[in-house]
Amino acid sequence: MSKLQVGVIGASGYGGAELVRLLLNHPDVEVCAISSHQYTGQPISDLYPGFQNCTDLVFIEQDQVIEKSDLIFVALPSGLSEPIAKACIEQGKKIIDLGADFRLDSSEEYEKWYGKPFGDIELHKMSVYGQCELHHDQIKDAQIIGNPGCYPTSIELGCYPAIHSGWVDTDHIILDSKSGTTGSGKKLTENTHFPRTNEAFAPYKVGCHRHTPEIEMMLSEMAGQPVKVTFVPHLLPINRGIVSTIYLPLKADVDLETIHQTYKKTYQNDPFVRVLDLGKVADLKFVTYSNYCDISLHMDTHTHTLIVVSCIDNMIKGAAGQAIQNMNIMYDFELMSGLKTVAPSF
Ligand SMILES: NC(=O)C1=CN([C@@H]2O[C@H](COP(=O)(O)OP(=O)(O)OC[C@H]3O[C@@H](n4cnc5c(N)ncnc54)[C@H](OP(=O)(O)O)[C@@H]3O)[C@@H](O)[C@H]2O)C=CC1
Ligand SMILES: CC(=O)N[C@@H](CCC(=O)OP(=O)(O)O)C(=O)O
Repeated sequence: MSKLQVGVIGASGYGGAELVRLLLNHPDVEVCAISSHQYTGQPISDLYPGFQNCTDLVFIEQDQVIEKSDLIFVALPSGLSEPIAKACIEQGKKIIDLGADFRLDSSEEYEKWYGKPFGDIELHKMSVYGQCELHHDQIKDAQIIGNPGCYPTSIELGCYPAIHSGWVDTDHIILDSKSGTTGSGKKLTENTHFPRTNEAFAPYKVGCHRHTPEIEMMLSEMAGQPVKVTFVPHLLPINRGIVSTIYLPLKADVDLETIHQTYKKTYQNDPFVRVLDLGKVADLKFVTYSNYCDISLHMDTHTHTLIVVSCIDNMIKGAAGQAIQNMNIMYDFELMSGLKTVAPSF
């Protein structure tokens, strides 16, 4: 059987290069074309020498990537994907966008956080929020996927069983997340230079990060009513990974054992979500370089608050890996194809 021809637009960036790295090991696809903004004409192995002897792919123009591919992954800064999606749909191709352009349902919310409204409402009506574990059925038939953000992925998976069960006082949810520096992409910034981030640790965009509306959209869907959250991200002086510590005040008289059983049951058919045994604490170490999300559950009996720790690799489950998982669902490939890596233990 011929392999699915896939292209990556923005393959010179961290998310795009991570996609190429993982897709080269996927048994059902061939990476046929990649693009970059500044490196057109150069081999990807010039920019990232790890690709030497692994692929001869050369960056070409993004329009050519669309022409050559059946499925196009887009890994560009937010705000650039609508015209690409339009071209893909007109040419009968599917698209998975790693940026934020197709994540939100509401044009007003998108404008509030990203500075402009939706340009083509019809494209947004066609798109599906690609949270693989929670939107599996919609993803199967989608032509446009808005791949979730990295922080929202860890938070939504950590919250779903408790909120969906109706146990949580959804007026007082606190989300405390920490991310490695690859989360900010490869472009140099004042705050992500090595001497600035190394041996440092601080929150940023306190209470005003653009992932807030995405998280609220999904938590509202889970609760069946509008949910607002307090979300504070922090920058960790490491390359990869997100730890989200989630504080869910409980309104119901439910014990930790029951909550744990519900989490286990909810994710029993989702191999990438691992609900740890009670007493264990989720740790970045055991998810980095993998597509797993590890979740541990804890009860603060003093305040009757469920504390959920949810860990992912931001580049994989939070970006490229989830995008591939979306592709696997859309094309009925084996769910774990291309994503079977185990996290290194040391
Ligand atoms: N890093 C992460 O952990 C995550 C990232 N994402 C999202 O994925 C997308 C890509 O992020 P990431 O890979 O980190 O970003 P990078 O900054 O590492 O890469 C950005 C890519 O976009 C290209 N690009 C930049 N500006 C333009 C432009 N004006 N026109 C065309 N191409 C352009 C760059 O090309 P060139 O190199 O040639 O300049 C590069 O290929 C973003 O939307 C991001 O929000 C989502 C989840 C997690
Ligand atoms: C550590 C870090 O800087 N993380 C990024 C979020 C990661 C990301 O790429 O989010 P989007 O896909 O929504 O842009 C940030 O806070 O802007």
